[in-house]
Amino acid sequence: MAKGTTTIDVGADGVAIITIINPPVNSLSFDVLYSLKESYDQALHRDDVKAIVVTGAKGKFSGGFDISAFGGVQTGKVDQPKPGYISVDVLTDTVEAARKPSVAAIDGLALGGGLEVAMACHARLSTPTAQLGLPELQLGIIPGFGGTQRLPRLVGISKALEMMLTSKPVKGTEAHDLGLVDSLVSPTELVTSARRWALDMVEGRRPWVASLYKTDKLDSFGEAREIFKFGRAQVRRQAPNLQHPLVCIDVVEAGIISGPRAGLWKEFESFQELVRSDTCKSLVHIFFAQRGTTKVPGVTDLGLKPRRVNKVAVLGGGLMGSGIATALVLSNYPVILKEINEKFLQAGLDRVKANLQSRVKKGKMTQENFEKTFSLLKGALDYESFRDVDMVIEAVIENVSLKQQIFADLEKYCPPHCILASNTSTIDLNLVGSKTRSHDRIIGAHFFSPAHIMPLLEIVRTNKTSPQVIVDLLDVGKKIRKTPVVVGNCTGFAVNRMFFPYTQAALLLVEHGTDLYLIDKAITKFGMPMGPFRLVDLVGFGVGVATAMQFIENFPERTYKSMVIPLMQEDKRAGETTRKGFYLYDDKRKARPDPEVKKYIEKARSISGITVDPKLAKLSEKDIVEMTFFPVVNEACRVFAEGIAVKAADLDISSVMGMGFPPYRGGIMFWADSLGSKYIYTRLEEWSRTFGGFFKPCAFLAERAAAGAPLSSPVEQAKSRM
Ligand SMILES: C[C@H](O)CC(=O)SCCNC(=O)CCNC(=O)[C@H](O)C(C)(C)COP(=O)(O)OP(=O)(O)OC[C@H]1O[C@@H](n2cnc3c(N)ncnc32)[C@H](O)[C@@H]1OP(=O)(O)O
Repeated sequence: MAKGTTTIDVGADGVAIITIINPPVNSLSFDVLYSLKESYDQALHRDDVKAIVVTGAKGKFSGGFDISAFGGVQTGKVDQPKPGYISVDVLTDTVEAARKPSVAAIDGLALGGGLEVAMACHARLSTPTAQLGLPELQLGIIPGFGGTQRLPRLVGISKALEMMLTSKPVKGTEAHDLGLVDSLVSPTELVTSARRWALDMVEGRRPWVASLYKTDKLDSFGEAREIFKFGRAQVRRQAPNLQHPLVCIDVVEAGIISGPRAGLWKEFESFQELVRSDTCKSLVHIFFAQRGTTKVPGVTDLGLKPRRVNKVAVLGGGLMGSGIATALVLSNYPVILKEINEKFLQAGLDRVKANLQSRVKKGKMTQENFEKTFSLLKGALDYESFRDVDMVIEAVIENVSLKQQIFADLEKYCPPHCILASNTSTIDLNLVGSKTRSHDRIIGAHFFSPAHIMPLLEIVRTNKTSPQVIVDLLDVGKKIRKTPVVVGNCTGFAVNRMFFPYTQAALLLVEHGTDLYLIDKAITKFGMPMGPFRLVDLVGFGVGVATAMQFIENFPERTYKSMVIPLMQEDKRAGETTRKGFYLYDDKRKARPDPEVKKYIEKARSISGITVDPKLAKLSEKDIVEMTFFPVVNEACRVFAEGIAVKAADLDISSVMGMGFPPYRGGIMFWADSLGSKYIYTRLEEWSRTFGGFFKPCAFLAERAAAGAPLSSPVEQAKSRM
């Protein structure tokens, strides 16, 4: 069956309307592209057609090339058209070179290949709110249908590079200012205006522009060279592990130097190479994995509709509570923030205010919008105003009896439909709700700090949480622009369980002789935003130790007990807040290594009776990465095998969004599979013989390695903990 099509409808005015139809976003599958060519051939041959308007069905121009076809292209399972067919034969030599003018009528979105089709037209009309962009780089590729050549000629090299390198779309209004769009029109007027515009072109009343040959927006060679130099330097600094942004600049440059047709061919060749790269495979995996987190078997396939959440209460105005309240008001939820006394309440309200004001300072929010948003927040010291809330998120300190009391109170004051959520990161939710009879509406809403910025939301369900409540929270998660991952109830859930061995491995290496700053360097070179020691400093030793206690209690057989941090704490080192941790910090929070740290490491070694292992003192960067991350893979396997995560891809998203694992490596499980279960198992087994249980591969990993099977293939009959 064809995947999408185009239709052609010729009006009495002689304008052919070609409509792209491929729900949900009118992506350009090969079927759509072949159909587009057929519709064009028809329009160009018919005598009753004077001009053409291209548009997309149901208010969306096109979301670009069909990303689900990448897999087929990569494996060679899909027959690709002949080289350059789409960008040269169809878009350049058929659409742009036609003797009949084309106008793109853009509503909703024109992204990637969608915008490239529009740019091959002779004019573009857009609604003010449509999103236009070339976000291909976020998928590890470059635009492949002429975008690298036409966009610089329409908006200038600098802006074009910015749009491509950041993958950020612009709104119709900005596109108009940039010259990417010729006129702004309301959605209801769009096609009528585009018809008129096309006929005006036929009559010579409007210019008829082939973007590929436009030169008025191009800078001089000298200026262009400077822009490319600056762009390359920026890319090398910001994304040193990535090749495709540099390829993008090379391809744009080739078009400027050798002409746009040569540029089109270079674009084609580079695209073909990049689409088969590991980076592209990983990023496409992340694209679908991110969208897959909201598809939870046995929950989202029951036909349940999310209930409306009109009002939310947040308990606790500390760092987490105020961040959560900020995220909610930013998405227009009226919020009650409850605290135990005036002083704490005021501090909580002030924190939300400061979070919002920082957006105003950064130009992300107008003063007027700030006033409106902040007015959605009300403070409370008791539960009286909780009588009509639809959801409560508790974010008080991690104290079991306190939480039990709070949930018992909530049950008394909140309406019976109200969702009772806890932001706990460690405590068993069954315990939290043990003094209530409302187990079906108790759920975890685990945010990451700062909650209004970090994109991940762990939704924790117990075996009693009702699917309806999960569906409701998934919907709120979407509305507050979080990526929700539904996980089962256990100590540390998915993210913290994976995080724990990460820092533990680093401490083990250091105590056995590896240089700590070398570890941080190797890990950041691998692509993490910071190394484990810099991270522990940032989080603070207090939090680190408290989390460690939870793990020691729950998973003693695989906890590495290091004395380094407790010894440092004795000397009032607590991380960045005390300006002294594993690094020293200046006024601007810049970190520099501290030679004194050696003394704590040596003392820890002598207490634990550890001698320096000469091999570990000279570890390669590759070994550092593997010894730090294979224990993380091991824990991720346990989380998966226990049914805490439903899909391996959910752990990929959790690692990318919760831990900062580089998305271009596809997430923890995807990366592990790229190395092979057998290899990981063998290495862990070898290390566990020398360094003990911390490295011991779990049964799931052993089974997969023995079978030569990928870690991410579904778990049969998982012992579900949900
Ligand atoms: C040769 C060319 O240069 C190469 C290209 O064009 S590469 C493609 C470039 N285009 C893109 O990168 C755009 C990717 N898409 C997006 O950013 C967003 O999906 C969007 C802004 C279009 C819509 O966002 P939103 O409304 O939040 O919906 P979202 O959940 O993301 O997508 C809706 C559905 O459309 C699918 N989808 C979106 N864009 C798609 C695409 N280009 N191809 C295939 N499927 C796509 C999603 O997978 C999702 O499917 P699901 O419902 O089964 O999970």
